[in-house]
Amino acid sequence: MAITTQQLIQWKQQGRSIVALTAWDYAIAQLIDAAGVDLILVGDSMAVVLGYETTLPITLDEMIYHAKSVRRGVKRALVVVDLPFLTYQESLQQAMHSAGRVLKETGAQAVKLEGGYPAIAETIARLVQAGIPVMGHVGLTPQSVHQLGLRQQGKTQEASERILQEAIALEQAGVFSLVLEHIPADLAMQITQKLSIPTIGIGAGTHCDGQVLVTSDVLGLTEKHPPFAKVYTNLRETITKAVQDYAVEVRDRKFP
Ligand SMILES: Nc1nc(=O)c2c([nH]1)NC[C@@H]1CN(c3ccc(C(=O)N[C@@H](CCC(=O)O)C(=O)O)cc3)CN21
Ligand SMILES: CC(C)C(=O)C(=O)O
Ligand SMILES: [Mg+2]
Repeated sequence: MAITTQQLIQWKQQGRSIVALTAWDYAIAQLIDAAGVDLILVGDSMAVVLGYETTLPITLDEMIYHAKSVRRGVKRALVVVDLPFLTYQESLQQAMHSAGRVLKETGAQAVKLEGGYPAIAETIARLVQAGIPVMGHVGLTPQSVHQLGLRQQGKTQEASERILQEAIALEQAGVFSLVLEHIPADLAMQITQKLSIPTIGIGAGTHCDGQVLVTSDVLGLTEKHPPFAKVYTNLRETITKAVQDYAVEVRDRKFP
């Protein structure tokens, strides 16, 4: 049975933790869905597997192309797609057009937008009213890397209060879930207790209603040491070894 946004909200009430990972193509999506992940995010962090330094260059067309391939691999998980940088901030019309394209063209069930400031909360409220399920994202918002850097957010009393207020505004705008990225664990706990919708943490401690990680980090595919992930397996080593073995056998005429 396919997972719904309502189900994730119920799981929070039941204290069942939500398991989320990112995906960027059919093969990865098919594997992680079959392995039992609850929510699959087609994250703009796929920039890393495409060789970019930041998430900023990713386009809406690229997100849609990858999301279509992810969607074909998923039977059970809820599929959420990041709206990339400057495909929703310009105006409500732009956000509606971008989110509408994602839902119509990819078959994904929801979109995610970064930020909790008043204009974004207003945009999200209108998307939700139009029937588009929206996930929020506060704390470190990597699309603002040139303003924020990649540092932990919410470290002062004032910053922490602002993030809490953003989270409340997003819940009121109608998000079905909220990503908390790179904020202190006690702030994440406070937000999680305050909201009725599930919080999904990344670098935000253990008190969230679920966790999300970048799949290439978890699998040990990312070149740089990943910021928040536990590296559960080292696919870089596995792939290097397999390719070297293959090369030796071809050169020694042992294969085929
Ligand atoms: N592969 C991957 N994994 C991620 O988790 C991820 C991405 N890519 N791309 C988008 C953002 C960027 N992320 C990052 C990347 C680095 C730090 C980091 O190293 N932070 C340091 C400070 C670095 C600095 O100030 O320059 C820290 O100690 O907080 C944090 C989040 C998280 N997201
Ligand atoms: C890390 C998650 C929350 C994300 O936004 C992404 O992968 O792009
Ligand atoms: Mg993202």
